[in-house]
Amino acid sequence: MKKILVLHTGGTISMAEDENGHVSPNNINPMNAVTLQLGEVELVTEDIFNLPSPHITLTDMLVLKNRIKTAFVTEEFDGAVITHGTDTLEETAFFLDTTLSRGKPIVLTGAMRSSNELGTDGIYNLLTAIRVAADENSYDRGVLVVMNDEIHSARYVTKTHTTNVSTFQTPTHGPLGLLTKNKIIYFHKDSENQHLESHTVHGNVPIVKAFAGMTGQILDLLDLEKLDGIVIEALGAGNLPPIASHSLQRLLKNNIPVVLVSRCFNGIAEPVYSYEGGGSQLHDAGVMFADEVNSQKARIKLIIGLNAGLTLEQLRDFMEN
Ligand SMILES: NC(=O)C[C@H](N)C(=O)O
Repeated sequence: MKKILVLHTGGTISMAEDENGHVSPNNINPMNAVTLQLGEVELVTEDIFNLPSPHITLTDMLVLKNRIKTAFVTEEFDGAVITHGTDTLEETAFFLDTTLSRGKPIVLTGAMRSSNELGTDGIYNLLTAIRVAADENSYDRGVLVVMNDEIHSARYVTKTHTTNVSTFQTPTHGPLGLLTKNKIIYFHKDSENQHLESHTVHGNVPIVKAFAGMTGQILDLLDLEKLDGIVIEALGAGNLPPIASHSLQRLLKNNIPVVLVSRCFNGIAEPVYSYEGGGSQLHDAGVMFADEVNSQKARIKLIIGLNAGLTLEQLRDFMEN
């Protein structure tokens, strides 16, 4: 018998639609009224938050991390399922994947259609997430995201569609596995994400997206006194328009960590081009190329690294590997 902790945090999975088609949170979580056919699984359920996921902060993620740690270390749970709004689900999943070491399964899920909508996907996703969390093969795979019969790794998964139930996809790598009616099948195992314990989540780290004709205007407006780091969603393999790249110098000279990812949906950012503003020039100037994560995850990783007190050199190693 597996003992699984279910933590409800809110999101569409716990919301309902009114007669005008507007969707909002309920006072009582409809997920708690559902009877699931689970077989050999003991469930313990907690409504830890009831938040739309755009309201979730890094402090909330820290609360979740600490709750799971206690559940695994002192309460003998065998796995955890977190229901979460889909808008920021990948950020919470990545935070947990980076701050908790691998072992017992931690599975996040959500829904694209609220609890009383036609074709609601919440109950089904919850049931499949519990199946995955209770599965022997789900150990040591890092934090998982289960939606629409697919299993994705927290490290690479991203929300790709505003409304479709198959919104969670893993560009470049593909899903880790899938569920059929009776089976859970894993295709491959991801290499382990770097881990760092996090007790605080302070820091002002904005994300700036590059575009054709970008100047240094937005970068020049940043108040260095209030800035702990920055993530740039650069063009292609990791390049910037020349004027924007000049404005990065002010940040680099002041030892502000500048982390670069690509704005491309697929592929890996690398320092390749040596023209003005090209990736290899940026890298030589001190810009860190985040390894295989999107901008919202790179931001979380940088905040975790900063709060762990890493030096600039250690941060570079942490962000680039
Ligand atoms: N499908 C969802 O859960 C979206 C919702 N806005 C949320 O993230 O809370």
